[in-house]
Amino acid sequence: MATPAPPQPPLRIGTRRSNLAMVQAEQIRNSLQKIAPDRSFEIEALRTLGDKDQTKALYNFDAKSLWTAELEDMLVSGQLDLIVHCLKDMPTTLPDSCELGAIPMRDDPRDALVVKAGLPYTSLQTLPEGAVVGTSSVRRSAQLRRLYPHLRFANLRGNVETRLAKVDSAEGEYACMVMSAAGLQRIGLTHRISQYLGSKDGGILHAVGQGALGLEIRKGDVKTRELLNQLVDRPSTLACLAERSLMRTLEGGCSVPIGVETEWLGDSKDRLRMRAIVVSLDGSRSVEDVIDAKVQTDNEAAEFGQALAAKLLEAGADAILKDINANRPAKN
Ligand SMILES: NCc1[nH]cc(CCC(=O)O)c1CC(=O)O
Repeated sequence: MATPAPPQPPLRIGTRRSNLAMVQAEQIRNSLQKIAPDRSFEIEALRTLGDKDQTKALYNFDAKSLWTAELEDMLVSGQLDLIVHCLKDMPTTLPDSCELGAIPMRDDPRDALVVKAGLPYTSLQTLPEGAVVGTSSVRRSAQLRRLYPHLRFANLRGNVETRLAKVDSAEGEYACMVMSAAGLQRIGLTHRISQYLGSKDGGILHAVGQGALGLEIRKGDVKTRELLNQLVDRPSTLACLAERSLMRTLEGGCSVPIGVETEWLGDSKDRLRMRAIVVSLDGSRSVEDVIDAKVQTDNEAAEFGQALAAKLLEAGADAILKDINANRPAKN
């Protein structure tokens, strides 16, 4: 009689300690459990630096490690085997000892408008003169300032539930807020979305990687990578790799207003179109361009992103980015 294989240790999944992060980690755990029914999985939720400090504006943090550094330390030391991130919170360059193990099927990448409970407005266009839009994202406020000069903008930080409570509060100054559609949908708040803000509908270009999850593993952890391979969605992966390559080439980081939109074209959906914008902080200057090409491999996706970045730089994104970096407040 063959001796049974020794039981495998549980696969340990790390994530941030927010409702959204937990929902995302549980979704990945459930998918992995179907793929590997005999394996056990554990979720470890960690409070990260970015969750603890809700007062500083986002650009005052060292953007590279805000959400990810502590979890990555645990990954490298073997306390975790996998980190479930929002891809858009992952720096475009990962630590040497970590790698992007998979990008699963992306959810709705668009931004969405949520109006204060009880107010009758259903779109940015119909908000009254001077109405305050809550967002701490310069990408969102800068693009929206250009399109809707009648609106005002104010910082709004915190996790999804906190932001929503601040907007709905009777004493609050906000008439509405802008958040990612995917984030709202994942925690059951789709009914609060008044308007989807894709660029074809009077909206804006979304963040690089928005709506997608990034599954991070230890570099060279072949077993976990093989398991995750079954969660990979190739069209989402190629589009997100192209977006991340654009951002890496522009050296944007999450604090610079870079917006993108990607779309698969043609009967066989093998041509990628990517539109991107770089905006000055006040929205007064911007550079926007679009390219399309056949994209089938990770390398082609990276080159595609670089090509669009080069076009933007040539058209003046360089000067805008320099200005933003020069005017950045000192870290404290
Ligand atoms: N910047 C924080 C953040 N990171 C990921 C999401 C939502 C999930 C996603 O868009 O992938 C959010 C909230 C938001 O920006 O509205």
